[in-house]
Amino acid sequence: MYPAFIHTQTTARNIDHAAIKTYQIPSLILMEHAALKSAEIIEQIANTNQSICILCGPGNNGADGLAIARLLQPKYPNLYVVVPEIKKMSEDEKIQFQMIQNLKIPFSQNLPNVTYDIYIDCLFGNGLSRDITGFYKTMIQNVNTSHSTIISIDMPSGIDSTMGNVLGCAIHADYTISLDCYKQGQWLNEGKNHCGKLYLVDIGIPQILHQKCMDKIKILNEEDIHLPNRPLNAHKSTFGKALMIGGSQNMHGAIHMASLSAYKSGIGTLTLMVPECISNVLAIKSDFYMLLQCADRNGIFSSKAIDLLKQNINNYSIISIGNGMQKNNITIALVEQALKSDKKIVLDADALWAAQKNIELLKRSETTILTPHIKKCPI
Ligand SMILES: NC(=O)C1=CN([C@@H]2O[C@H](COP(=O)(O)OP(=O)(O)OC[C@H]3O[C@@H](n4cnc5c(N)ncnc54)[C@H](O)[C@@H]3O)[C@@H](O)[C@H]2O)[C@@H](O)CC1
Ligand SMILES: [K+]
Repeated sequence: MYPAFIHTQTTARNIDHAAIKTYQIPSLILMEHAALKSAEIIEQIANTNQSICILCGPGNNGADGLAIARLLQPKYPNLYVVVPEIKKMSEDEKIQFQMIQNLKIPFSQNLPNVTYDIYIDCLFGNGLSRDITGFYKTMIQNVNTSHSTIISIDMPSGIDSTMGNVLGCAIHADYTISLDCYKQGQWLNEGKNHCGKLYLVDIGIPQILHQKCMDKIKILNEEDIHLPNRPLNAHKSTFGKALMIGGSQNMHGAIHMASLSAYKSGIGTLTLMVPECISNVLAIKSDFYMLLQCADRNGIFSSKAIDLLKQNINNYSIISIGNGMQKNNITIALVEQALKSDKKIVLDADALWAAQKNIELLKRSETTILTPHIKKCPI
């Protein structure tokens, strides 16, 4: 399977440049791969009797659009190209534009009055650098209100490819075909809402360029997950002992749901350390975990939790902490204790808040997994 990396705007651009400069793969070859792969996907989405309008901006995203038009033309008789800025084109786009003219593919600088069944959005890709205004803004607004199918190439135009913010206005795509790698902005903030169904295509950039990047994020696929074999003569202690610390009055759901993940992943034994005030409700909810109850105070762990953890911690091989705990001094003390231990640790929810009180403790030799969502741990 093609390895799926997520990069920021700068890293994705540097990778493109390195492919061209260091590996001497001509930009037009990468573009042809991009266009061929994109055309293949478009052909799965669009019937040949549907009308297609391809919107081409002033950079290489626009050049992709022109190459796609050239490849689709033989199959789609009702194909039209819009190139708003004929005098301001990247070098590659000029070459692609010449071919469009040679093939007599119809084009204009303005959006035609008729509505097309499909719009291919190649206005801006990874090179968007400021708010969209003027005629590009009007064009995007018209296409968004057309009720037609919109397919964006690389990025929905108007979405910042690093943070996913809308710059001025943005295409609301039904499909986005990401070239070479995913862009971080497809996954964050408004970006996620604007991409529609996301595809990733290989355009022939050497994989080593992704692997060498320091700031890469990789989406795991089945080949990356190495689950150990479960021998037939195994018993519950073969598969690790987990302790999950969390919960508070009216907040028993989070730790219960987290326990389902541990159970599904195949943990040998599972114990939930919770304040007494929620232990009855948890005991009724599940048969697959044991409970280590701790005296509570005002609905949260009392200070006795610190000694309780000290006495019990060595019975476990992995500890998760944080679900539904709330932000208080006991949470900070328990997180510190867990991080100072030699156990594998998963920090979630309020434990992430507690961990940043003493960030040095995160420098540990054992595995530490942080599971933030964007509001708990903004980038
Ligand atoms: N060799 C390469 O580098 C490849 C690039 N590819 C395509 O090229 C794209 C990146 O190309 P570019 O770097 O030329 O970037 P874009 O094509 O995304 O746009 C850059 C151009 O848009 C202008 N611009 C930026 N923001 C604007 C705004 N708000 N309003 C008006 N004009 C604005 C810039 O001045 C520049 O002229 C990728 O997204 C991808 O589609 C692919 O063809 C694959 C190969
Ligand atoms: K685009």
